Amino acid sequence: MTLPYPFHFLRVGLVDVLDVLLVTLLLYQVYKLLRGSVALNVALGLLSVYLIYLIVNALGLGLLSGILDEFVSVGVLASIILFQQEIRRFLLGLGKVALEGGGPLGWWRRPTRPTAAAFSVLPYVEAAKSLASKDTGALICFSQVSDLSSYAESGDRLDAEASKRLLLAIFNKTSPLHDGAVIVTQGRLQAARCILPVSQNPAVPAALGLRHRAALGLTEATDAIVLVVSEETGQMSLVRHGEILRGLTPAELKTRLSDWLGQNLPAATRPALGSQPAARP
Ligand SMILES: Nc1ncnc2c1ncn2[C@@H]1O[C@H](COP(=O)(O)OP(=O)(O)OP(=O)(O)O)[C@@H](O)[C@H]1O
Repeated sequence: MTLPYPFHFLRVGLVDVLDVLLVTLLLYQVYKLLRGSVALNVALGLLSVYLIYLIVNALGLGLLSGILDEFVSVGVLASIILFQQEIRRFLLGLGKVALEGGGPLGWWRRPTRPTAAAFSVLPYVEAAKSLASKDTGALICFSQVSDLSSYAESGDRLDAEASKRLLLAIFNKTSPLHDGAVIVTQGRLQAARCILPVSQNPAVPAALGLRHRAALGLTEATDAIVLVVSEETGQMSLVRHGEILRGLTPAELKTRLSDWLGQNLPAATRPALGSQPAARP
């Protein structure tokens, strides 16, 4: 079916309009995934090469076209290797849509079931407040839908009930467990001393060291929420989706953490992940 007003020589059909809309949507989602990372520059580089290839092809420049053809044909494989993390996040988002209506394509559906267990954030907030007042660093990761067990396995298994005292004991500078991250699953301390992937995002301020980069890195690869206490400044921060909210007060920390874990709203009205903007690093 075609529209009544064709654009000169172009016959534009409803299917074409739908096609363009879907491609625009796809490109926007890809942009959202890559925004703020080196991968965006790489993607733009690849896109430029592809556009040049199309132009060269149209002009019939045989030799150059042949060279670029070789480049483009290995481009798909190269992209999969280069964009491993982003593809992972994209598929994770699609999986969330299928499971609960959340994720990057899930704005048309509300989550129908809660993903986070209803546990109290108080021990974490109280411990963070106390650690911050003593300039003691901490890194606490709350798992959501993504499976963090591979990261938990890099540390020491705990499977303990969360309490302020236990968290203070773990992150005490003299504790053999203080180095690395604690992973929390369903409100229980699953493991301590865990090693997280470090963010390679060039936009991360140089003032942020490895602890904060590790928090950003984990949230770039998964949907985990990470609480960071800076040893250097005593600042408390929350991180998710590769974005960080720094310098939170205990009250702000409690509200944000509860919100992000989906605990402040009834299950049927909980926001989908990503619906609340967080500051860029
Ligand atoms: N990849 C990682 N995974 C888990 N924890 C890490 C990782 N890298 C660093 N850390 C933790 O961060 C600590 C080092 O923090 P560093 O001082 O470099 O970071 P920072 O972001 O400047 O934090 P702070 O503001 O607390 O000083 C390490 O002792 C370790 O406990």
